[in-house]
Amino acid sequence: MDIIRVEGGHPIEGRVCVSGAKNSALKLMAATLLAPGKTTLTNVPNISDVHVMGKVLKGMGATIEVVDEHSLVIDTSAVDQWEAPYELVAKMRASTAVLGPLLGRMGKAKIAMPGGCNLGARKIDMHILGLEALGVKFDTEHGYIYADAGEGMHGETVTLEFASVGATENLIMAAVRAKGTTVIDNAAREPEIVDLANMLNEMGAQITGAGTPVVTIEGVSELHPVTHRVIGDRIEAGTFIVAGALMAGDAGVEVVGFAPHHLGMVLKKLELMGIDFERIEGGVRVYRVDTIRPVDIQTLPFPGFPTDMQAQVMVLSALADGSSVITENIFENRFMFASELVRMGANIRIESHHAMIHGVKGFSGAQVTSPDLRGGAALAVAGLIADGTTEVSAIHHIDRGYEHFVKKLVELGAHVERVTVPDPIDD
Ligand SMILES: CC(=O)N[C@H]1[C@@H](OP(=O)(O)OP(=O)(O)OC[C@H]2O[C@@H](n3ccc(=O)[nH]c3=O)[C@H](O)[C@@H]2O)O[C@H](CO)[C@@H](O)[C@@H]1O
Ligand SMILES: C=C(OP(=O)(O)O)C(=O)O
Repeated sequence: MDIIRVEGGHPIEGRVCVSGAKNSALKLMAATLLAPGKTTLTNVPNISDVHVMGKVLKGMGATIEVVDEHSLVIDTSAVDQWEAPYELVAKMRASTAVLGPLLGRMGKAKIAMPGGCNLGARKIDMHILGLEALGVKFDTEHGYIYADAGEGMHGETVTLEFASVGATENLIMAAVRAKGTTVIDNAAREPEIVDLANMLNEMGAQITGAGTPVVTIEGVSELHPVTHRVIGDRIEAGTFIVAGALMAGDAGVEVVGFAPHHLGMVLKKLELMGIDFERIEGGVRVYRVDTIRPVDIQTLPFPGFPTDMQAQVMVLSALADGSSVITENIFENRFMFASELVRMGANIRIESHHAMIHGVKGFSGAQVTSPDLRGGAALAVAGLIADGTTEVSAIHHIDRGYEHFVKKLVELGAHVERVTVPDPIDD
């Protein structure tokens, strides 16, 4: 098995360019189903989740040409299947993003029910309720959801109970091919939704209001393929900014390739914590912090503090000069990371969806396990400042969403390596 080994205490310096956003690229790949022909996506991150989405699309009859490491030509001309099988949905929940596009393209879909994951139950009832309002009939049998749009979908006003990112995306991707006008009220406002709407509009869709709580979609009869660049990954950027705040040398660390306004609330909270950074072309330069001020944080839909940055910022809170509370409002089980950080010396008590964090003077390197994608990356970042060596296992979680994570850290001067070690349970 592969682990990431981090030798703590070495300053990092220089510039890191983040990759395209996982949470955008996966949805854009699904959306290519709506435009028969060859869509080119650039700035696609080379991560395992993108490979899984590629397999989902190929299973439907698409072909994918890898032009270079970050550019894919996805040809959906010959798509004639409408199933997302269990093996792939179980590997990657974002596979459910093909539901809306399949309904738009084929009028039907068969999707393995995603079930829960290590973050929580992650239901898709809001996706289903919204699509039912557009006229889609649903059935579930043998662990699969069958969706049928019959003679076609019709526009409707859909009010989401919660500003769900996935439900907003599936509804937009179905509604672009519905007859008439769909209005999504209480829509998610994440930058990835805007990226998706931008690409669909380039394809000929008529979507207005993306990035606001009310998105209006006028259905169109066809969409055409385009070339589109995926936005930079704000969460990868945030992860490296935290690393810089902990370990930057005198010249700071430049994190570029993303739009700082996509990380507005994170930067605001970091500022309150005493982290010093400045805007530079295409990103920020962050400096090492001497004393971290304790600041309470709660995760919320955009423009609130993103759940995907909760673990990384908890690393800072755990070293703050005082106590703070982090409240997780999106996923009921996203604190597993905290118990691993405790193994490195952090003082964190979890009560329901609150983490009570009492700052400690430092971490001590330890063997820890990635509980999930962001938690795994955060443990490696904690290892940068820890005393001694930290070994992070279960790094397949990190591979899902961070391209060349170790290489990027090494290029900044960190003492980090990816090594293959014998699996301790094998003789
Ligand atoms: C609002 C929010 O922060 N969404 C995050 C969520 O998106 P993702 O699209 O995965 O999740 P949603 O935004 O849909 O879900 C947010 C919450 O609503 C619940 N829910 C959702 C849909 C539904 O039909 N029924 C239901 O109960 C989920 O279980 C979860 O507790 O995870 C992604 C990966 O970490 C993040 O990039 C997104 O920023
Ligand atoms: C948990 C994440 O992704 P996913 O929704 O694919 O599980 C994430 O991006 O942090």
